[in-house]
Amino acid sequence: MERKKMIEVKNLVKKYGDFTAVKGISFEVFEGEIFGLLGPNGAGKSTTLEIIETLREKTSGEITVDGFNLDENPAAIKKIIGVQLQTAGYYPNLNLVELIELFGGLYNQPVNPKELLEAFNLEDKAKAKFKALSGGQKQRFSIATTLINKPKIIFLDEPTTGLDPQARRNLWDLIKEVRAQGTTVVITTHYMDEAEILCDRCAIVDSGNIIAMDSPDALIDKLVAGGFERPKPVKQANLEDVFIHLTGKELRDS
Ligand SMILES: Nc1ncnc2c1ncn2[C@@H]1O[C@H](COP(=O)(O)OP(=O)(O)OP(=O)(O)O)[C@@H](O)[C@H]1O
Repeated sequence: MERKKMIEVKNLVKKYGDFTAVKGISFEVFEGEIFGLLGPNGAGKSTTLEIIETLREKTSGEITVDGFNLDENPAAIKKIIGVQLQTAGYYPNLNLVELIELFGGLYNQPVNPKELLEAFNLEDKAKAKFKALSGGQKQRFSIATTLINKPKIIFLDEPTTGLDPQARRNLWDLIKEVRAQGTTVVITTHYMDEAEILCDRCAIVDSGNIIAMDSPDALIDKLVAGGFERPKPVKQANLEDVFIHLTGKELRDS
């Protein structure tokens, strides 16, 4: 069966003055997929996401989101996507319930703050202000807010940066849960273990070009088939396994 394309990017170019940050990239994201944009600092990942999110002007190229052309109907795209706000975007004097109600009002969507907070292990923080949350709680809350307008696609830009191993694993489960509810997820991350666990497919971006795109498994198999060998034999466990074994899987900040 033909999979539905939720995002289609064709020959996307973004110039900042004389500097070309995105050099004619093309990719597709299918419905229900977790799609990763991976690449070194400055590769052009955030620029690409922000253009698709209608937050940044492109220089050229064509983008379609759920059938809506970005140039012709950006308003329709805004309605069906969920974008993680930078933390500075939260009103400092409102508590989490009030913030969710505020967003619900802005989106003109009925929303049940208690249910949403429960789904993200934040029910105990309902009356807390955003600035009083731990790093993991802030990330969970910001992902929760992307769902308020019941989007078809959410965009997560480095959602687990700075989190401890327990909080990262918890967020992976939450992201998988969001996808299981039918939402398409586009994510950027610098953690390759995270991409390997979460992403159905990923594009590797380098200096504004896509240099590889496939499932993590296929990308690894291709490297191995080319004769790649790790310099050090792989052990049965790594230091993160030791950490989780010793400190447990429970979230520390809930
Ligand atoms: N507003 C801007 N004006 C000029 N140059 C910019 C602007 N925004 C981004 N750039 C440049 O464009 C390039 C791509 O930046 P972008 O933030 O998209 O990269 P990224 O892949 O998301 O990087 P990171 O992993 O560090 O977040 C970088 O060289 C950056 O310095």
